[in-house]
Amino acid sequence: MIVLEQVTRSFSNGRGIFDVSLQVRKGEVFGFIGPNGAGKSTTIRHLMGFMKADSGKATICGLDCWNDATTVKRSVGYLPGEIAFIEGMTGTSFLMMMDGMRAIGDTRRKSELIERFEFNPDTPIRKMSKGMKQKVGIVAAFMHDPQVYILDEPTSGLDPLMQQRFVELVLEEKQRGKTIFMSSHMFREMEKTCDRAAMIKDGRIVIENDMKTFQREKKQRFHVTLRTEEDIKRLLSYPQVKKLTDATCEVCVGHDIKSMIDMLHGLDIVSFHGVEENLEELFLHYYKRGESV
Ligand SMILES: Nc1ncnc2c1ncn2[C@@H]1O[C@H](COP(=O)(O)OP(=O)(O)OP(=O)(O)O)[C@@H](O)[C@H]1O
Repeated sequence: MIVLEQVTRSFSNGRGIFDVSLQVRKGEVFGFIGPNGAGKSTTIRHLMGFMKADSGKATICGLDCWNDATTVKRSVGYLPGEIAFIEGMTGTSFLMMMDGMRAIGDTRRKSELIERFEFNPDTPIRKMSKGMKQKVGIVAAFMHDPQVYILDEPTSGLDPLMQQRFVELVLEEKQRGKTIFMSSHMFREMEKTCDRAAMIKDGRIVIENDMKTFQREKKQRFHVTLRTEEDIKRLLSYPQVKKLTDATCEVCVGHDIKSMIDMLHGLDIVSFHGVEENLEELFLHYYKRGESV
């Protein structure tokens, strides 16, 4: 459905995106992760036909994102990272303008979405909070019931309840066979929604995998509280162990549980519990290392 083939675009300052290739299949939710300035929005601008690649090709449903940009823009549900609203508009007038551009008569879905995200669309946009503007953007992206969504930081500015509503909406759309590509810094929502994810760093894809593989890569960590200082010292002599408080250490052993049991042998343990690494921590290793795979 969404294909990027070796897309390269370098800016005069040497930044940009280089050799970016990925494919999102029909019915899949694909997460696009990366630190600030990594190239997420630049990649998305190529998909939406706002930018022409120096080399390589981007297509959506077989349409060339640059040559067929008008059709792509009309048919894709697009949420930009920063929405450019026209001065003096209300949410209602903005959404009506979007309806008009797409020649949509049936406005039931729009009303349902406004209800779901609980905001008053008659408010002038200049008086809206960041979160309210984001809700207007989400309604605009979803209201024409497109087959493909391209979402740049969709939950930015939303409170936790609205983030949850957004996750539910994405899962419903996935259930309906829609294809979704979204960039995000919110690892929790990615974990809940995405089938696969790629990470971009310095303009290059450094890793791409299905979510299950990422889940399996998560390291096991354990918090161990010990009774004596001597035992703490003994445990801290292992490189996999770091001190959390005077009496508690964290043991990080990957999946090698046996080595941890060996380390703990003979120690006077007060408490012991497992802490699962979250996706954010997993990706932080890649943020730091940026290893190619
Ligand atoms: N038009 C431009 N001219 C020059 N440099 C640009 C231009 N657009 C983007 N860049 C640079 O390209 C790099 C990638 O930017 P991009 O906006 O794609 O990053 P991002 O991953 O979306 O970051 P963020 O998470 O901060 O939004 C950055 O270093 C940015 O400064």
